[in-house]
Amino acid sequence: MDRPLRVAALASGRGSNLAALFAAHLPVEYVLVGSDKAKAGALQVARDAGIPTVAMSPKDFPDRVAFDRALFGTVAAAKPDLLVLAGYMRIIDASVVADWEGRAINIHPSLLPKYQGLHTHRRCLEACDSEHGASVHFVTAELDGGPVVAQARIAVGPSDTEATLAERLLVEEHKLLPAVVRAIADGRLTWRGEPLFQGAPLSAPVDLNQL
Ligand SMILES: Nc1nc2c(c(=O)[nH]1)N[C@@H](CN(C=O)c1ccc(C(=O)N[C@@H](CCC(=O)O)C(=O)O)cc1)CN2
Ligand SMILES: NCC(=O)N[C@@H]1O[C@H](COP(=O)([O-])[O-])[C@@H](O)[C@H]1O
Repeated sequence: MDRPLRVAALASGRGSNLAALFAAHLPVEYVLVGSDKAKAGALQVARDAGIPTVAMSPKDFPDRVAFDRALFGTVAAAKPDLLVLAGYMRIIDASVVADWEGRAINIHPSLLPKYQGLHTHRRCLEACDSEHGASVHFVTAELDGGPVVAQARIAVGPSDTEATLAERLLVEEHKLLPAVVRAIADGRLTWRGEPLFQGAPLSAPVDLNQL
C-alpha cells in the first residue's frame, strides 16, 4: 500500500484502548472516531488528538438498524480501510456488519471463543478459570464469533476481583490492539485466505509476542 492505512474507530466508553492506539504512533492515518454516546471519553481522546469525531444517539432513530445504517454510513463516508471497535458496546445489525467483513476488528476482553458477549471478567471468575485474556477478532454477524487474529493472556490470581482482572487485562489490551493494527498496516493479515491489505497469510491466532 503506497499510502498510510486509513483507520476509523468506534468506542462507547472512556477510550483507553483508543488512547493506546494513538500512543503507539502507528504508520496509519486516523480518519474518524465515532460513538453512540455523545459524552464518551473516547471522543475527547480523539478531539485531543485532532481527529474528527461523530456521535449519534440510538434514541434519535426508530430502530437499531436505522441507527446502525446512519452511524456506519457516516464512518463509510470517511473512507477508512480499517474500522476498529475499541470498546464499542452495541451489537451491530447483520445487514450493516456485512458491508465491513474483513475490514473491521474488535477487541474483546476474553479468550474467545470463551465468554462471547458481556460480563467476561465475572464469568471467568465464576468458572474459576486459571487464566483470562483478551482477543482481537474480525467482526462478523455472529457476536464476538469472527476469526480471532491474536490474543493476550494473564493468570487469574486467588484474590482477583472483576475490577482487578479488568485493570490487569487492560494493560495487555493496550499492547495487543496496537500490535494487531500495526500488523495490518504492515500487510501481514488475511481474511478467509485472501490477503488483507496485500498481507502474507496469518492463519491462526497468535500471541502478542509473535506479532
Ligand atoms: N455484529 C456484531 N456486533 C458487535 C460485535 C461483533 O462481533 N459482531 N462485537 C461487539 C463488541 N462486544 C464485545 O466485544 C459487545 C458489545 C456489546 C454487547 C451487548 O450486549 N450490547 C447490548 C447493550 C449493552 C449495553 O448497552 O451495555 C446491545 O447492543 O443490546 C455485547 C458484546 C460490538 N458489536
Ligand atoms: N464487548 C466489548 C467490550 O467489553 N470491550 C471492552 O471494553 C473496554 C473498553 O475500555 P476503553 O473504553 O478504556 O478502551 C475494554 O476492556 C474492551 O476490551
